[in-house]
Amino acid sequence: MFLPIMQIHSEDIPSYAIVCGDPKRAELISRKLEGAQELAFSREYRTFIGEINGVRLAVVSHGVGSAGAAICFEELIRAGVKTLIRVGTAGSYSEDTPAGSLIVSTAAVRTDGLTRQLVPEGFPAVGDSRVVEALYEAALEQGGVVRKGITVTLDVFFQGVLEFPHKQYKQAGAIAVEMEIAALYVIASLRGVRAGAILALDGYADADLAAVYDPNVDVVALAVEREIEAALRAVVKLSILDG
Ligand SMILES: O=P(O)(O)O[C@H]1O[C@H](CO)[C@@H](O)[C@H]1O
Ligand SMILES: O=c1cc[nH]c(=O)[nH]1
Repeated sequence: MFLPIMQIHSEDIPSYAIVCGDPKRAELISRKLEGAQELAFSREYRTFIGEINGVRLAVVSHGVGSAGAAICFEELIRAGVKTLIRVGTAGSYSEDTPAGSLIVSTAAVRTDGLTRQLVPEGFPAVGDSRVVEALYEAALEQGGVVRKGITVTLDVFFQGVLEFPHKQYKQAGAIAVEMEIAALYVIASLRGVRAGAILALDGYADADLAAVYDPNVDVVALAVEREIEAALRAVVKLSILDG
């Protein structure tokens, strides 16, 4: 089957996939694979395949925002992907998790527009427990600050006249904010596949702390390296469990 938006053939796509927003990050991840091959670069969707410790996987960029990312998740699932792992960045809600920390998302708050058009309001966006645990274990092996918990998926990056909802979600226990995990978890549930997500924190999302925001620093680049390593190890762990 040919997937027309990502311009890939389902026969080429393995059952494990790592997804990330940035096409450059997809290339960075592909450099860690044995026999890496670029299959397509269509719109924001850049697709590589390769192997890690004998396990075949795809590495694909999904761009910024839930609507575009959903196309990537849906086409990968149509191509036969059964396990999706998002390797992203996020803004922190707590000084306990500064830039450079890693977060594993157990579930996502659905403040996005996309999932409202897919499922009813109260439907949860939850990560697969085996994928989440494999990611958390692999992230702990990388060292540094690692937390798991609820993340917020927002459509907005630059604020308008309305307040960001960060304060209320932080008070309710959320630990970070990004822009695609709710879409990933809802679509995985709808289509009967499993998904998890790991995030490198690139600064503080809270308005009070925003003055110090700068994602282009070494500590973030190093955290991205650690989350990539953790995600690849998680794929290997899951493939062993899957037999
Ligand atoms: O680093 P990525 O994976 O793109 O993730 C985060 O970064 C982008 C915003 O800068 C959004 O896509 C957000 O979810
Ligand atoms: O969506 C995002 C991604 C990274 N950092 C943020 O503050 N927000």
